[in-house]
Amino acid sequence: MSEFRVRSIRTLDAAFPVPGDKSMSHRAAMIAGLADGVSTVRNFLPSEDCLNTLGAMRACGVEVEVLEEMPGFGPTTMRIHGRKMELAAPTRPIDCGNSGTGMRLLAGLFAGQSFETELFGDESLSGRPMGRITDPLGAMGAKIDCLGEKPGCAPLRIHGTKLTPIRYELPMASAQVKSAVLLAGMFCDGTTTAVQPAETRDHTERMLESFGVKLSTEGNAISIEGGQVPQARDFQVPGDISSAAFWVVAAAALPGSRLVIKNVGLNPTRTAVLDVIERMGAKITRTVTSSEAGEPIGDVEILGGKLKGTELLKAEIPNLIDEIPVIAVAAAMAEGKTVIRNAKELRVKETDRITTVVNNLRAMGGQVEEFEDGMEITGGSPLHAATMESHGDHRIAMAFAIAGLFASGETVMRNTECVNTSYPGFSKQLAAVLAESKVEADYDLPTVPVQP
Ligand SMILES: O=C(O)C1=C[C@@H](OP(=O)(O)O)[C@@H](O)[C@H](O)C1
Ligand SMILES: C=C(OP(=O)(O)O)C(=O)O
Repeated sequence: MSEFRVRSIRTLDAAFPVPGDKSMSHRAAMIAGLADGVSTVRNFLPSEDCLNTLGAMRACGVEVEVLEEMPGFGPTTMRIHGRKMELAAPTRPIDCGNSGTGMRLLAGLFAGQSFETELFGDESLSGRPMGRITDPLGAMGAKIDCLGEKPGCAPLRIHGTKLTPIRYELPMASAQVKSAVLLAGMFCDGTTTAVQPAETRDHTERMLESFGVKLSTEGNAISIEGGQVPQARDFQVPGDISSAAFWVVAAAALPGSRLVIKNVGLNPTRTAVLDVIERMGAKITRTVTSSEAGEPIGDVEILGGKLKGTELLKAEIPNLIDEIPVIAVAAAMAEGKTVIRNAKELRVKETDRITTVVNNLRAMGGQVEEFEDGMEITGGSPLHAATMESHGDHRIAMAFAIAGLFASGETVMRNTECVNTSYPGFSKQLAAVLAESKVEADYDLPTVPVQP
């Protein structure tokens, strides 16, 4: 079992990129796999979640030629030979690992096939609610059995069939549910509409459009006409803003720090974390340098400062849902109160992220009150080191490794293999940050240069 050992640093002065965006890499594997022609995808995220989705597409006959790899992890540049919407029946159940995105989007894609598919995942994924996708896909005519011990949970047996289009009002703001409905809609005759109660990340829409698929948007209603075939194209996946967020907080909370994250995705449905950290007092500059597959890419510079508490807005929550654990860590470093409400979705992520964040913050001396839909953090008092469990949740492991950079003593985060589900190379980067900074460490750290 691997662990992180972290000590406080005074400042962070670094410039590096983060690996490719997880949400976009899942969609790249699926949409390029469905397309007519060969797509070259660069900077694909070789994390376990995305490799499982790529494996699912391969299991359906999609040929993948690997051109470049991240050593020790997996492919980053590849040529994906699309099957022009004609997937082959997989010969065995498909492993989605730890990934809610993988399982829910693939369920949308498989619902309209002429064959049966079984999707399974690890213990965490087998406890997450799947009714949110079996409801709309069922309304479209798909028969999906939830075979898990827990009602409404994976494994999923999907009896693919010819689907009927629907207009579906999502009961929660979820890009995964929206995407599952839209992907299923590609295999219907007629118009399928997903209506979201609030704006969520729009990578599915942007990527489909960049592959030549027409969608229409009216307010929060997104519609797709079935029968369209995505046209293959080459593109680069931007760096993942959710991975960048860990370093953004590290620099923001340490006055005198300067950090530049290069080539990161700056899609406005994903950047609320920057708005919040800016509101808390860090100076942040975003420079859009290019766009790829309809997604803005650029550099972000963060100058650290004395942070102050803030209130997260209801509309911001879906935009920064995965960053809340590390925002909570920033809040513990900020003078005054930070209020996080309307975030009940956190309870059905890889762990119950309200309880795991509250417990870990308290273990480090943070003052925090737990609510059913969030928490209130009273920051500003010093954090001390603690030995903590990730509970197999990548965001918890990384958020509290960052907290260790601010705490007195040596923080130990246990069970950290899970970081590979979204951020291959995080531990190397953490070691590099510790080695390159003015670290008050009295132990040896591996000397790994900060990536240029
Ligand atoms: O569509 C996506 O790629 C994702 C959507 C979000 O989940 P929900 O749709 O459940 O909010 C997010 O938490 C997840 O990490 C990735
Ligand atoms: C919740 C997450 O992912 P998923 O839902 O795909 O497991 C995450 O990456 O924080």
